[in-house]
Amino acid sequence: MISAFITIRFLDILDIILVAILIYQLYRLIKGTVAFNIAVGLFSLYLLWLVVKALNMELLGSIMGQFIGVGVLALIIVFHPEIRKFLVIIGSRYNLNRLLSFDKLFGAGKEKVINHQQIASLVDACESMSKTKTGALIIIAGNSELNEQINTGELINAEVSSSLIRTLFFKNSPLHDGAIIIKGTRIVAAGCILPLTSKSLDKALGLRHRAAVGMSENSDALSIVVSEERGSISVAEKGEIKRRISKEALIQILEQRFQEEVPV
Ligand SMILES: Nc1ncnc2c1ncn2[C@@H]1O[C@H](COP(=O)(O)OP(=O)(O)OP(=O)(O)O)[C@@H](O)[C@H]1O
Repeated sequence: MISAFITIRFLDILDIILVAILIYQLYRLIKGTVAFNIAVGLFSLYLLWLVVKALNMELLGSIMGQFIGVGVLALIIVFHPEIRKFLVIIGSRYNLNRLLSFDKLFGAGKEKVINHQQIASLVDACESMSKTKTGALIIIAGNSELNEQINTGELINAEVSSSLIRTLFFKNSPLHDGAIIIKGTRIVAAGCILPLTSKSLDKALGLRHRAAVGMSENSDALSIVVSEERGSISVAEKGEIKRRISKEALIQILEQRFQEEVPV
């Protein structure tokens, strides 16, 4: 009888592991944001409600019950941006798009790739802008099309080249403000406005870095920032920023992520 009560099936363990992963991913997503404080507040309220119910405190219990009753709806409204980011992460971090071959299915083509020469041009531009302390924000699209952001800028549609990137970010260029967006081998647009992250970042980082992190939270794109103040190069991916990276590290990150795979 007792052994039947405590039987743990393989599926129960899997269930617990999946819930733990889900909670951990949610925690990573909202840590450092105001959403984290809201989540702690809501959780405390829920615990209080359980205590109130256990103590049979009718009046307080029913008032709190009204709030809890509309809880799911309230959660969706309050956490709308986080839910959106969470779904983007599920769709891109675990590469479901590639796994399920949606692209092939709908004929949208393969993942955007950049050849060795273009990665070299990109890195050369970043290195040169870093030396001259020219501020730059470069977005390299993954599977997401980024049409929303492209529409905020000027269409360019030119081959990636170091001189073009440096020209676009040259201080007197009319398009130097905002970001350039690269898809595969082409610079698609310049002067694009990106979503800003609401995460708490180092105080030394301003809007350019916030936009880089924001874009990487809202899509599977990779962002490169050259700081105008310090000349340092940073990369943001999946909402995390790696600061002050070397030229070699930048090449490695880009080649790992975007290098064309030799067909077998
Ligand atoms: N939402 C945005 N989308 C794209 N670019 C943006 C956005 N907001 C600001 N920028 C760019 O960032 C520039 C301002 O950078 P700011 O000095 O605030 O950033 P920073 O992170 O401190 O970078 P830096 O180290 O280069 O100074 C703007 O001139 C503009 O080009």
